[in-house]
Amino acid sequence: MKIKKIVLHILQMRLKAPFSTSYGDIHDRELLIVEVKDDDGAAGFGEGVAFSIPWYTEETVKTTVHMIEDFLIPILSKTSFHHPRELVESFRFIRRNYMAKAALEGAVWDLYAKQQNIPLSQALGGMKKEVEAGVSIGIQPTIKDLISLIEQYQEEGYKRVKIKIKPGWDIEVVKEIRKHFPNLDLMADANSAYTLKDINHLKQLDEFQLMMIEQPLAHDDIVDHSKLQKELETPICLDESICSLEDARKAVELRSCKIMNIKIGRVGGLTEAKKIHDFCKEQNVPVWCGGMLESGIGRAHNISLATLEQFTLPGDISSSSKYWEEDIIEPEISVYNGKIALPDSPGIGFHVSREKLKKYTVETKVFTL
Ligand SMILES: O=C(O)CCC(=O)C1=CC=C[C@@H](O)[C@@H]1C(=O)O
Ligand SMILES: [Mg+2]
Repeated sequence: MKIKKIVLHILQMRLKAPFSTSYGDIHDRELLIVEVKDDDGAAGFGEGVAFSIPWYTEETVKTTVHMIEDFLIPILSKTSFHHPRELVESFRFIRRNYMAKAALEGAVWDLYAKQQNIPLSQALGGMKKEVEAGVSIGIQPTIKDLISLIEQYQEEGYKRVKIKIKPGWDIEVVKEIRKHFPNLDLMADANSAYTLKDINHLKQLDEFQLMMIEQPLAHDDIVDHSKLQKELETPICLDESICSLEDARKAVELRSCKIMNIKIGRVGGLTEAKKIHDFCKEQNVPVWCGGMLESGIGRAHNISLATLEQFTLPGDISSSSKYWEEDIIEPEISVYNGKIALPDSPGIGFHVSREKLKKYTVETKVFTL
């Protein structure tokens, strides 16, 4: 494959409503869209999913731009390759910086699928024609607000709800939700808000039949989660702790989780994400696709990945309208009866609107290779 030109589009988009987690509130989303072009003018798109502030992982939009501009593009310009899966090896000598690698690799995957004239899902080996959608709801001002949001999302067709928890917003909240929705597929994401000192506290969640508790302990821990899982009936799902296939292997070996959340950006791209998927399939560990408050471009990548067989649980893959007044892709992503249908056009399958991309762009960087 030959990449002729790379364009980094830095966007600023306002969320419809602030998204609150145990770390704090997000009102605006700074986004990085990576566009790669070949000799024939075909374009592939990827999305950098780092936030402006390094609260989820150590990366930020600025560090991803720096990595892509100063290290990854120079490597790409000197590398000859036939398939996007070869890029993992070329990028390997750069430590971590997974979201930067994933943004560029994702754009190359999209271009590759377009050159082959096949959907990205097919290029990845996915067979599903639709994927199950789930909704992630941030911390709300009151439990009443949360209950009415869950009602609203159920009316929109979502069948699985993830809530955010933290000390002071956990047991009572789950108890109240269960009173209103005894049979709801419900899970709770703690984003590392607890420590092993909270074992007895977290055990109280066991009576509420949660599908899982996501990342209760430190963002970089695998060992303490194994201790916690021994004490909890509720399955633990790891998110932040899994940045590579090696991390996944260690977590399964230590029984630190029973479920894994795979986020393309967190693990360095689609190639590594697929490897983790294949490993989990072998090990019988169910996986689901996490979200990062992406624009439609990132979500389209997530949808394609989630067509792989072991994605047996609904992901944090919701409609464009959950976060955005308008998305930058056409058509926008929509959920019908809890499912998103896969588009059948080549690549990510959605058209990127140049007009909308421009409308939200605050900076553009162009590189000719
Ligand atoms: O994109 C989505 O809808 C999922 C949003 C979501 O739950 C998360 C996004 C980013 C960081 C976290 O707050 C959280 C997660 O940890 O999964
Ligand atoms: Mg999470």
